[in-house]
Amino acid sequence: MSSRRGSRVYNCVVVVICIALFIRLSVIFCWTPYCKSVLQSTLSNDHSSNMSSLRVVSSKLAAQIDQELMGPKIGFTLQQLMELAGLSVAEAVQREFPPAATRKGVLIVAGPGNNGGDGLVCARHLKLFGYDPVVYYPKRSSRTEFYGQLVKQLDFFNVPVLSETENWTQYLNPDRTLCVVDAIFGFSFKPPMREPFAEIIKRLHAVQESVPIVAVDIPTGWDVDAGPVEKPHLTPKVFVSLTAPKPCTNHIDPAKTVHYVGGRFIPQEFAQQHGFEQFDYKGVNQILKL
Ligand SMILES: NC(=O)C1=CN([C@@H]2O[C@H](COP(=O)(O)OP(=O)(O)OC[C@H]3O[C@@H](n4cnc5c(N)ncnc54)[C@H](O)[C@@H]3O)[C@@H](O)[C@H]2O)[C@H](O)CC1
Ligand SMILES: [K+]
Repeated sequence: MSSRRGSRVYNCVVVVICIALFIRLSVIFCWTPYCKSVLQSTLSNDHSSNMSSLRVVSSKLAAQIDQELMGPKIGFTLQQLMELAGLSVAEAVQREFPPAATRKGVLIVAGPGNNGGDGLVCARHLKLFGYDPVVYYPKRSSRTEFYGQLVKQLDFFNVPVLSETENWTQYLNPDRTLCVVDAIFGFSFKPPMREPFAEIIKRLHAVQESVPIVAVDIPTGWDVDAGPVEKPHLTPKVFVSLTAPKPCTNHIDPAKTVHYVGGRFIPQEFAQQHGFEQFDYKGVNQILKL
């Protein structure tokens, strides 16, 4: 009797040991790689994430890159980067909407920050490329004297710069305007959209099928990470990511939007160190179609 009970206890102990062994092995072989991959993806999301073959940089990394580029070690100035950014957007306009003898108007809508500054620079280059650009600049920042200097340069090139109360909507006419450059807000936009920009976006949204939009860095009203968060939201025909595409570019529909990267101011080694794609720009081109 007692030997039968002993063997039952023995069997129970063996079964418990087997179950414990099974659990331990499944943790080692199944869960550890899973946990590792989750950890890795969390870490990489913090810096750059690999979406299909295109690498996008998070807003956090984009800000860090900007700081480094304009920091004491590298020594770029904002003005230099803006000049190259504006030039690359002008090149994208030229590639997608070449000026015709009868139609060479481009409306540039500029916001109060650096995205707006890119637009002011772009307008000057478009004039040199043979377009008739007009800038609508409703809220002018006095943050630095530089924006004022960009406006003076546009005066010098005979490019009209309209203020808030002037009639800008007359340029939303496909018979005279090839495209609208959206240089209102870039990666520092925080919803909700305030006036007068909410009304401007409504007007641009209403005509975007007939007067295509070229978005500078981020379409206005899109969140740099989450994409289109505002309603209505702009769907640009041309999207020019500066330095590197941000996560919102995963919301691009390739059937509706042509995507370029521009702002060619990064050496290959720098891109490699920060783990994002080393874009293979050709020759003297300032943009690369993705
Ligand atoms: N290295 C690069 O990639 C470079 C990018 N550049 C461009 O700079 C912008 C980012 O510029 P920043 O000045 O930081 O911000 P924004 O222009 O996006 O906007 C700031 C501006 O907007 C106002 N604002 C924010 N949210 C709202 C809102 N909901 N309603 C109304 N107004 C709003 C805010 O108060 C500020 O006045 C980047 O995207 C690139 O395009 C540079 O050219 C340098 C190189
Ligand atoms: K924009």
